[in-house]
Amino acid sequence: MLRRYILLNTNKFVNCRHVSQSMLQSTVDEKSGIATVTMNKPPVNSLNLEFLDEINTQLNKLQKDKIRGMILTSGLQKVFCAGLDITEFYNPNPDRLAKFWTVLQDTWLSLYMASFPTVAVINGHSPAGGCLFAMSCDYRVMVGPKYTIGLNETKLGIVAPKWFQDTMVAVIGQRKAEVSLTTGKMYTTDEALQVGLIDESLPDADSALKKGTQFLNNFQRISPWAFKMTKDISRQPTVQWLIDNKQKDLDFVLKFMQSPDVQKSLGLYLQSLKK
Ligand SMILES: CCCCC/C=C\C/C=C\CC/C=C/CC(=O)SCCNC(=O)CCNC(=O)[C@H](O)C(C)(C)COP(=O)(O)OP(=O)(O)OC[C@H]1O[C@@H](n2cnc3c(N)ncnc32)[C@H](O)[C@@H]1OP(=O)(O)O
Repeated sequence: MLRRYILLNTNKFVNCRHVSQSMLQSTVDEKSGIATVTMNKPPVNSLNLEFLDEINTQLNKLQKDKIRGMILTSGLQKVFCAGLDITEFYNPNPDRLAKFWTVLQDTWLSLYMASFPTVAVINGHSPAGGCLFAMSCDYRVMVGPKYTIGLNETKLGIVAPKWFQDTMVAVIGQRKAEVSLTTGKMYTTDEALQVGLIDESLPDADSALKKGTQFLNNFQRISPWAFKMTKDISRQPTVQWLIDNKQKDLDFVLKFMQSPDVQKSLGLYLQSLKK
């Protein structure tokens, strides 16, 4: 059941409905219909099976609730999202890995094709799957200058799946994405702005949230139907491959992730992170 709360959010009191509270906090401003979804899974918002499932469930719920827009952000100090939880890949249980990857596919489809406008307020580092989530929103506002964002998979000795790559191509174009992906480039906020990976850079989280809200306010006079149809037409070429190849993509990941060479690279990378 929905309850009314006064919520302290970025030093401001706002009237909102409190929708859920766990690893994910979701609040909806009653006046604007804008939801703020805050990832809060310390230490780094890594995306494991349970967290992804919660995010996907929440996205579907917001869609049913017919919200007018969503800000996706982080409740952690310096990390937006560290990407997929690498421990899901290391010495994996094949059944769990299959569930994990399927939920990831579904969550990406829900976010990328959300019927409402979405903004990522990137208030911390955003590597790999974190960058994928940010790129899947309709607009990106990043807090600068000290955080980084990018698809760094090659640096882990793994390969960004086709749909990760296609999402980047859709944002920054083929040539820049190719260089970015092959080098596993992590961009500083300024570099990300220059290459078009983010839309705006702000010095602090409060002003970034304000900018995000301003962007969403653009849609107050636009019919939700016209917005959704336009977004569908624009994004359909990027999602179609995964829609047509979900099983093939999953089979590939199961095989790829269980190969000794990939396991060795992942083990070394995990060790380096622990250090
Ligand atoms: C031929 C055709 C091929 C087609 C290919 C098809 C399929 C390929 C198959 C699969 C592709 C798989 C794609 C994966 C995408 C990903 O998202 S992989 C994840 C990549 N993420 C990273 O590399 C981020 C690593 N983390 C960091 O850089 C930093 O942690 C940070 C985010 C910058 C934060 O730094 P900070 O100093 O604040 O924190 P710590 O580094 O001290 O970390 C704290 C704690 O958290 C653990 N940790 C960090 N990141 C992760 C993670 N992603 N997963 C799990 N755990 C993580 C870290 O180890 C620390 O742990 P502790 O020491 O035990 O406290």
